[in-house]
Amino acid sequence: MTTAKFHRTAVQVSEAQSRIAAQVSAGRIEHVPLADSHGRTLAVSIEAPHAYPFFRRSGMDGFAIQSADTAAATSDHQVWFRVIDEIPCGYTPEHTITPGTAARIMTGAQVPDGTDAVVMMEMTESKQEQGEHWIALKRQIQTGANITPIGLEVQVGQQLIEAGTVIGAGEQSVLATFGVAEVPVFERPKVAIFATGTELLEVHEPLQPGRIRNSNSYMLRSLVVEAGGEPVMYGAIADDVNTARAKLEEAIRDNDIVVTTGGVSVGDYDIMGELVLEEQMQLLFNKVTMRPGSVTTAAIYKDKLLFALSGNPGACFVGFNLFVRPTLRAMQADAHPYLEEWNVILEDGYAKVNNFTRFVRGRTIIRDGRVFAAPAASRVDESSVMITIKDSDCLIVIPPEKKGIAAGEQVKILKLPTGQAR
Ligand SMILES: Nc1nc2c(c(=O)[nH]1)N[C@H]1C(S)=C(S)[C@@H](COP(=O)(O)OP(=O)(O)OC[C@H]3O[C@@H](n4cnc5c(N)ncnc54)[C@H](O)[C@@H]3O)O[C@H]1N2
Ligand code: MOO
Ligand SMILES: [Mg+2]
Repeated sequence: MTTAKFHRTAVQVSEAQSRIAAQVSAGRIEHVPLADSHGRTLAVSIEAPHAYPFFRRSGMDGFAIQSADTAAATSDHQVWFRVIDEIPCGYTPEHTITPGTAARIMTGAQVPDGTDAVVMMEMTESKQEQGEHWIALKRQIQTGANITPIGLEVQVGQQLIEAGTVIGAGEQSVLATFGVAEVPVFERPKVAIFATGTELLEVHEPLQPGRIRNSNSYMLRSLVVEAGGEPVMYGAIADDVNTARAKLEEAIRDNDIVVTTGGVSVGDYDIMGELVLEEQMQLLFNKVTMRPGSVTTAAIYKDKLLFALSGNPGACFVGFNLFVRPTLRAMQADAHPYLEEWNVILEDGYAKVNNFTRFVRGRTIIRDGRVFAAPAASRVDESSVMITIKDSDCLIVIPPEKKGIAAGEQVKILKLPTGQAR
């Protein structure tokens, strides 16, 4: 055991974040079928290869006419048109419309040349005479009525979606509309997850005295998915530095980053804390002025990032959200990789203070159009508490200089993602 393990230099959260950011660059690009692109991050900006709509489109079921023909139409004076064509969706018109003629047309069909208006079915009267179809109108029709012009939504060459956008329903429609069948996206970073702790049992194992089940690996797995990463589970290892070194070797070889949980404090068996001090490691930090998660550690090993998060579930959760999540987002070129900051009103007073910034797991409440945040548990917000993670949708930021914060005061929160895979 080295003395360096005890004497750590604490850095501010923002400093720790910049040290990590300096090591991160956007990952490789791959092409995925459109149907598989939900939640992925677009890697190349997409421009419109054609205008949209691509042809003059009817907005109604009715008749395409020349509006000038209706100049004399009034409730007392019908104007008659001979119907010379019928245009369902998906067909191109066969005839040019001339004065006194009209074409039956359906919603979404291409408007024929020669016309400048579509009149709704319901506004017309219809008759058959000697095998010919005629319609009459009793009112004037404006030029352009019910015709969607070419390029109303999008002009050719216009930027449609910027690189770095996360693909959702709206983006899927755009990509489909413009024929992007294979979408260029950033590869999901492969994230190795392993837990350290001789006390850890597999989820299926029965409880034993002094032991607990490994919950952090599964929590981290979910967080990785949510951040757009691909989790790779390496299970749990006993508190042995040689085992940890071997596991790390394997994990770093086959993945883009490695996240571990446990063993980063100063206990006799805190092996990750020791491992990151070894010569082959480039330590970025091993103490941060925050709680929970003050022992959060990051290092570079073989050009890849290693995050050694605390074993305490609350600290592990906060450490991931402040440091690992932004890394995974930045690796997918997200322009806003950090958690969103909101200013809200504190629901219940928060009395506990200490010399580090505290990130209290909390939940937001919307009342009378205002946003409040309440600590997720009224009793404890200890680093070791697991049960409140599921009740949190934000981290309430309690600055160290404050002597507690009273209910009704403004506080900053960091909004947590809402749980679905991005
Ligand atoms: N003398 C000191 N003791 C401690 C300090 C300190 O500065 N000086 N820091 C405290 C703080 S703060 C924290 S946080 C913890 C950090 O502990 P470690 O990161 O070293 O984690 P472990 O010792 O391995 O475990 C802590 C706790 O978490 C449980 N655990 C571990 N892994 C998992 C898992 N995968 N799933 C669920 N729970 C897990 C473990 O059983 C322990 O109860 O240290 C303080 N001590
Ligand atoms: O690392 Mo600890 O979580 O500050 O309580
Ligand atoms: Mg420990």
